Amino acid sequence: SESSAVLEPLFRHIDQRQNDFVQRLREWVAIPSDSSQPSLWGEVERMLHVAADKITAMGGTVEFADVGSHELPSGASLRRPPVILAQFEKEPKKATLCFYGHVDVQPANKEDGWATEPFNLTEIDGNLYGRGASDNKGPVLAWLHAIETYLATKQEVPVNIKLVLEGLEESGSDGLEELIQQRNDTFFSDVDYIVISDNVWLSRRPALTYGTRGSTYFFVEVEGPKIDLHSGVFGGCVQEPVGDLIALLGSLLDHRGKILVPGIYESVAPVTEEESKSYQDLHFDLEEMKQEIGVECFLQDTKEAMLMARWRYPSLSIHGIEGAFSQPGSKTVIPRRVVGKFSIRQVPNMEPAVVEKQVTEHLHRVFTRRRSPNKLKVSATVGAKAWVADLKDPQYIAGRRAVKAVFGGEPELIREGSTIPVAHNFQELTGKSVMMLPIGGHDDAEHSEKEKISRYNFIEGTKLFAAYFYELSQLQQSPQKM
Ligand SMILES: NCC(=O)N[C@@H](Cc1c[nH]cn1)C(=O)O
Ligand SMILES: [Zn+2]
Ligand SMILES: [Zn+2]
Repeated sequence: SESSAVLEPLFRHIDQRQNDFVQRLREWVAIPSDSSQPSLWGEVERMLHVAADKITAMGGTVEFADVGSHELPSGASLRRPPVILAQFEKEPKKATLCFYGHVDVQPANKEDGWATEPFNLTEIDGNLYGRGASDNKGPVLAWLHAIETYLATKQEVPVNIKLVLEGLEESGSDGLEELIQQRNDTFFSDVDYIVISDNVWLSRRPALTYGTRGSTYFFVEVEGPKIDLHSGVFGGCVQEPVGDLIALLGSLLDHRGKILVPGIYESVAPVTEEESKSYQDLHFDLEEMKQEIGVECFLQDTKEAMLMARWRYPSLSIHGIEGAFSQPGSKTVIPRRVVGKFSIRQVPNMEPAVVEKQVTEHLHRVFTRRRSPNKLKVSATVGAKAWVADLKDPQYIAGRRAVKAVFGGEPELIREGSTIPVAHNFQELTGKSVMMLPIGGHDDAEHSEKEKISRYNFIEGTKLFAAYFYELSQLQQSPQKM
C-alpha cells in the first residue's frame, strides 16, 4: 500500500539508527536540567541550547523567546529560561503540526534510592533508566529523530513542523501562557494541530490521551522564634512551628484520601452513564500495579473507581516540609521556621483561583483555632487548569491510524492524572486542536527514583511519530477513512 511504501524505509532507518538515538538520549539525560530551584536554571539553559543546536543542525530555525523574570525571595529578579520556538521550512499546501515538549526535569539524587546514577542513562534488561528518560527528554528526542529520519531517507516531511520546547514545565510553566497570548497571531497563526507527548500509556497497549488534571501547588509557612532552639531548654515552653504545621497539614485529608477543605468538591461534574461505561474496556490491572509500586491495597477496590480517582476527581498530596530536621541521626532541635508543601490536582470545571481561596481560608481557620503565637503565611503557584479534548477531533483519527501502522492494533483512549499546564492554555488561547500522543510505558515511574523508558517504547515511539506525520498529511485527502 501507499502507506507501507512511505513508512517501511523510515522504520528500517529507525531500527538501523537505534543505538545512535539511545546514545543521544544518554547525552541529554547527562545534563541535570532540574528546574525546581532558580539557582539550578543554568543547567536548564544549557539543555535548551543543546536542543536548539540539534534543531539548527537539522535545518530548523530557532528563536529563544523571553518569558519574563522570576522574583527571588531577596527581591532581586532572575530571567527565566527562555522558550524555544522553532520551525522548519514551510510549504503552504501542507498542514502545520506544532509539537510541544519540555527539557527540564524533576530533582534527582542518588541518595533518594536510585539503583543507578540518575543522570547517567543506564540500560538494564531493555530499560533505559535515568531522570528525564521518559519525562520528557526521550519523547522530545523521538520527535526530533522522526524528523531526522525523513531527512536522512530523503523523503519530504509530509507536514510543516513547528516546535515549542520549554525548560520550566516541572515547576509550572511560568510565563508560557503569556508567550502564547503574545504569539497567537504570529507563530501560532498558521498552526493546524498541536501535539504533546508528555505522559504514559495506561497498560502495555498504546494510547491516545484526551484529558489531564490541573494543579495548584501550595506553600504553608509557619514561623516562630527567631533562632532554632534546644528542645531540652525550650521544649514545653514555646509553641513549636512544626507542631502547628503538622496540625495544618493533618486537617487537609481524611484517612481515605478525601479532601476536607470545605467546598472543594462543589464544581466536580457528576459521572454520566456514558462515562461510566468508558472505563470497562480499559486494561488496568490493580494487582499488577500493587506489585509494581509495592503496596498492599489501594484506597479504591475496582479498576473503574481507581481510574476515576486518578482522572476525574481532585486529589491532594503532601510533598514535604522544608526546614524540618530530615537528615539521618538524631538532632534535638526545635526548628524556627518550616514550610509545608502540598498540591491539589484539579478536574474540569474547577477554577484554580477558587481552590486557592478555599484552601487559604481553611488553613487560616484551623490556625486561628489553635491560638498559636506563630506567624502563618499561605501562598500558591502553578494554578494550572484541567484539559479535556474532543475525541472527534481529526487528530485522533490520524493518531489511531499511526498506532495501527506501528503496533498493529487500536489505541486505548485514556485520560491522565498528572498535569501539563500548557495543554489547557493551548486549547483555550489558540483555539487549535490539541492531542496527546504518549510513548512512555505504564511502568516508567516518572518523578520517582526508578524513572526509565524502555528501548522498545523509545524506538517504536519514534516510528509512531514518523507515521503520525504521514497520517496527518493524509487527513486532508481522506478525512473519514478509518
Ligand atoms: N509529565 C508532566 C508532569 O509531570 N507535570 C508536572 C507539572 C506540575 C504540576 N505541578 C507542578 N508541576 C506534574 O507534576 O504533573
Ligand atoms: Zn513532563
Ligand atoms: Zn514531570
